[in-house]
Amino acid sequence: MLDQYATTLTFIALGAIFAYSFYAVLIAGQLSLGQAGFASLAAFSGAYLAPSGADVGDVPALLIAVAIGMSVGALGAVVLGLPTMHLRGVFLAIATLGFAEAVRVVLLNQEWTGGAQGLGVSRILTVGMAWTALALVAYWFWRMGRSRYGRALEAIREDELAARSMGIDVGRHRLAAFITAGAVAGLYGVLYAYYVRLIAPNDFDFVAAVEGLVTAVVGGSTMFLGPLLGSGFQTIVPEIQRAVGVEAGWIRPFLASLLLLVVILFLPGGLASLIPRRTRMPSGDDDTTAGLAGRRHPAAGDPVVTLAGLGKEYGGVHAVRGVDLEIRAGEVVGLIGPNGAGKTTLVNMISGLVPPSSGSATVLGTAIGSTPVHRIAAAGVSRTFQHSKLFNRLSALENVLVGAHLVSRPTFLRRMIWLPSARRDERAALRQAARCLERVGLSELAGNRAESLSYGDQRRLEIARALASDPSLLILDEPAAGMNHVEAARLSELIRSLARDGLTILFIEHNVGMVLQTCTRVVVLNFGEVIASGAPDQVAADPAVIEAYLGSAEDDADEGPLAGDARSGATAAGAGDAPPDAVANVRPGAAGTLDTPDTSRDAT
Ligand SMILES: Nc1ncnc2c1ncn2[C@@H]1O[C@H](COP(=O)(O)OP(=O)(O)OP(=O)(O)O)[C@@H](O)[C@H]1O
Repeated sequence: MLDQYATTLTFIALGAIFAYSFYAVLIAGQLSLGQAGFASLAAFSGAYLAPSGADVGDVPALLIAVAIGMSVGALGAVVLGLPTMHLRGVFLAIATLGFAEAVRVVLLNQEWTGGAQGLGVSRILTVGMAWTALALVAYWFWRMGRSRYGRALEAIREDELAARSMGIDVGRHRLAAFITAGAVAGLYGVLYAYYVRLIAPNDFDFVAAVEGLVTAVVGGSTMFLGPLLGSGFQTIVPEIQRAVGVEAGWIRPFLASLLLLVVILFLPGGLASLIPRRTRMPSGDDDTTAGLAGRRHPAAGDPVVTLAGLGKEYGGVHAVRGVDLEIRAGEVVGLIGPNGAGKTTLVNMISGLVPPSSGSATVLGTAIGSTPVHRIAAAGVSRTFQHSKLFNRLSALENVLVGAHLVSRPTFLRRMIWLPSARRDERAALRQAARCLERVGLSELAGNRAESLSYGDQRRLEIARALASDPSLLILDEPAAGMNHVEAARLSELIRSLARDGLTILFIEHNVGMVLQTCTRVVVLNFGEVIASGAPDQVAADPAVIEAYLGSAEDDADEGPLAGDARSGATAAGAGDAPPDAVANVRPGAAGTLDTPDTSRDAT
């Protein structure tokens, strides 16, 4: 019975292994078609260089060929990956397809490959061997999935910029994923060669590459079972066709294309996304931080941010100019200013996202400019974004786990051999994530996908994710945007409680009342320049600030919300907990205008 289906089963296994080579990079959001080239190089070099079965025995011959093939595939990925890893989306697909085609043409014109006639290889692979190899590959990706490395790859797929800000070295992770893809494609190439008896360079052409990609996409790139499901579907369709007596050759590609369309339109996570992902909050009240990497924070009063003449110019537009600013440990600094004043550009420079055009800046002892974002994050800077940058398809808990990347330890290799220490470290990271979720009041929603949360909850989730790295400096870009008065008041209390724990906080906010109530110091930017800096009540009464907001100091100062809030006494940090309604939710607009509270416009 099994013999009857041996060929089908072997091709399901081979197809799944090839699909895993695509899955290896899709999981990190990379679209590559170069795997056909790696498989081809591996198949020919393995079959050509390995000793024959007659000399060393069938299984050793196959194992030597596999070792050669996987090494060649991985090496090919390094050679191709180093110059192409900065490419994204379709550009990477085109570059890697070019490589695969170049390999095919070169091999087609070599004597030792047999050219278009192909190279004869003895059949050694059995269905059992094929499924053993598939089981090992699937095991690799299964154990990788929940590891720190696997989560980092998923984070890169979901939002590369946010992943960088969590301290993930995106370039290194993408290259590692690409090398894995090369090795797995190499494995496929050799196994294929030792099964089909005759390999030709055209077996690894564009169509083969697209089939591998389609199998992986249909199966799904969000769960390790995806390639297996995809390959099962792709291989079984023609069998069913044969069983019902329909011989038309177009049915399989037609159904595959149709399914691809359906998957892309209605099931972006592929067939595997139909299987629910479980994320469990850690049980027990163990509150220790054992298993997490320790952080050293600056002592209260030490300089955290030092900016000297910092400026940023965009083609003649001075977004920020000549900013001198020092932020010391323990301060809660509010950065306010009218729309377009340069606030986001300034915090983007501080967090390393945007290089300055002039001046210098040191953040937690790290000079910014050419330092990559993940290194600045590693120095202790964590942030949220003006427009939420969550990992949408991951659960709330998984989002915060990625946030704990910098303080958790690598677990992948230890997970492979089930070392108890890997489990201990994972539990520590989970506890850290659970604590941060609890701190922002989102424990109940831990298992919900980030994209399914309400706007206010998404902003709080971003804060929890930023807290998970145990930062020394927390930067919040409009954290109260989209929140109602009650939520904004709770957020204000959360920020003050974080400051009481010694965290230094820099936050941009249009809700001026909340800023005045929350901060120890307020810095006001206008047209890229600092026009005021000082205690909240001082700044609120500063004529230059009132003019920047209202357009006319004389006309509006008495009525102005800045002055009003400041004078009402519910303004300075620590001035007492005003009831939620006392938090003025005013938004400064362009000079001379004052927007009424508007929560919808920030939701974009
Ligand atoms: N990438 C960019 N390219 C060109 N100009 C930019 C870029 N980013 C910002 N600017 C310009 O720099 C100025 C400051 O923008 P920025 O977003 O920093 O202001 P902001 O104070 O954060 O504004 P808002 O409160 O509306 O978010 C604006 O004139 C903006 O158009």
